[in-house]
Amino acid sequence: MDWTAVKVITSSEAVEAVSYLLTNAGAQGVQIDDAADFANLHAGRYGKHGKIIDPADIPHRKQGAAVTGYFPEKSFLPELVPTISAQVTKLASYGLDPGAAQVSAAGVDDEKWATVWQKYYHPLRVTNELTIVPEWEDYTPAQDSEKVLYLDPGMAFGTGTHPTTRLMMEALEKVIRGGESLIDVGTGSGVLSITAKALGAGQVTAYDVDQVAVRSAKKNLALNPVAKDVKLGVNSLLDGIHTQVDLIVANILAEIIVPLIPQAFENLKPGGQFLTSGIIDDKAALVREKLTAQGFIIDSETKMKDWHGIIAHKPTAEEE
Ligand SMILES: C[S@@+](CC[C@H](N)C(=O)[O-])C[C@H]1O[C@@H](n2cnc3c(N)ncnc32)[C@H](O)[C@@H]1O
Repeated sequence: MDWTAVKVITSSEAVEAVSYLLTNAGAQGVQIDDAADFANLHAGRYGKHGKIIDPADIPHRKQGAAVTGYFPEKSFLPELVPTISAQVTKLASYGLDPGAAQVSAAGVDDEKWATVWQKYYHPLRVTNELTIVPEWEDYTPAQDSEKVLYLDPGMAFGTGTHPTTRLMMEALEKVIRGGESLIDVGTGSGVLSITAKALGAGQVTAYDVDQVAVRSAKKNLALNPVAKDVKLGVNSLLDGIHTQVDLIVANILAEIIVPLIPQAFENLKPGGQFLTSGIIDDKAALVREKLTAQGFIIDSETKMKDWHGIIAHKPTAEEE
């Protein structure tokens, strides 16, 4: 999996708040490098196990703090950096010194990282009914009603841990009654297509613009017998697709959802529902506005951490 480190240069007093902001945005781990921690260390004492090293010999920050959040995906970075930057600057209005408030992102270029995350990826009960289990784990469902999805996300987005994925899994659980036709746009690891099939959807078609994601989805579909008839292809949004389905699900950046809205409207049956996420706080109003302008009726909106999930439907003949 491609990890990204988002580093915030801030003040010592804002370390806790910045860690919270990063975690809220979806960071799976946070590293703190704070000059104040070194100020509390003293050299020259002898303990039972020998001399304590002189803190001056340890490379460390001389002032302020750096807080780094580790994100297991790149898909949302174009929105994360400006959002986190604005949130850190805003700490001043809560009486906290944001310090330099510089935010930067860089890929984690360490081979060990490619697999080390697997150690921390364990079965995850996403909803009462749905549990994601890493392919390499043995797992016994706690209840008969529990549906188990096996995943090896590989290089694709979609371990089920990100709030946007969870919002869409919950939305699918809410709308699927059985037998619905569905298109999954931006399938990533295939997690939402597998979820839909496990919940009883009928024909499911999954697309992603990224070849690597499509390969990863193919592998995951094969791990889940219930999803063996999902059709999979490389495609950008719904370009060139002209069909009529009951449900369309898409967890992508808000900027990418906007051009998808008219395509989703065209490809849904009257009364069909569009389930969408990947919408960070600042972009929720824009997506709602575009949906309504297109003619969609918004059924519900849910929020997890900084992220929104929306369910909207195309009007039926009676509603038009
Ligand atoms: C945030 S991930 C979502 C993965 C998975 N559906 C989930 O919910 O966890 C977004 C996915 O959309 C894909 N994507 C981005 N732009 C796209 C486009 N124009 N058409 C289709 N897929 C796209 C990315 O490659 C990525 O796999």
